[in-house]
Amino acid sequence: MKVEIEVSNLYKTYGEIVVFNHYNCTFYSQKYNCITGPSGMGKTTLLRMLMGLEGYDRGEITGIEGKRFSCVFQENRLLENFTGLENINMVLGNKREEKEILKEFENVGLYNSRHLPVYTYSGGMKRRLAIVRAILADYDIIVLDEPFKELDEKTYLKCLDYFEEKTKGKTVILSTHNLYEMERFGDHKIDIESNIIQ
Ligand SMILES: Nc1ncnc2c1ncn2[C@@H]1O[C@H](COP(=O)(O)OP(=O)(O)OP(=O)(O)O)[C@@H](O)[C@H]1O
Repeated sequence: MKVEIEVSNLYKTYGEIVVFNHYNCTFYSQKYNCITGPSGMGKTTLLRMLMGLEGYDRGEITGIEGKRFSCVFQENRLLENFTGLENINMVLGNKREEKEILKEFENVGLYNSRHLPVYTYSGGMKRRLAIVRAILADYDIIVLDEPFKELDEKTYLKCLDYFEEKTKGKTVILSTHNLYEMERFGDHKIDIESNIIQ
């Protein structure tokens, strides 16, 4: 497997809290890299550091320079007063054809809601919109922080199929607590607890 990102000897604190202490891990190219571990251990912090959104105290992260990241954040980060379609168009500009975008809305069951403002969407609809937005963007690495929570069983399984179809062969970094997702998208599994040397 080809290495995409290497995290070495990472030390990260928030005030008195030591989140990472000499932490090491590797992310592989064109694979599903699945991050797991108990709540509050630092999964989101690690993802944010990989994307350059968060600094760290010491250590090194190589392989992120000049890469384009696309992301599904835990909190969706959608513009609530704009429609689903507008949310996508604002991020993509004119890079994708309308037909292609509408196909994606159909794929995730949002076609009939495409002209409704996002504040009228349910939690699960917002998640699906955030996933579509991330998938349609141009990226080298796609990062997803627990993207499938809040979905009902049927929608969940449909979304997993859709996600797999769209991301197979790409470099994917997925944070999840879900055992099924870990198995299905765990070409490489990273247990955030296992490599912390106190
Ligand atoms: N901006 C911040 N300021 C202070 N402390 C923070 C900040 N962000 C995260 N932390 C702390 O860092 C630790 C790791 O948080 P993080 O959100 O990365 O965990 P997580 O593994 O993603 O949790 P979850 O699975 O619940 O999303 C926690 O103790 C958290 O309180």
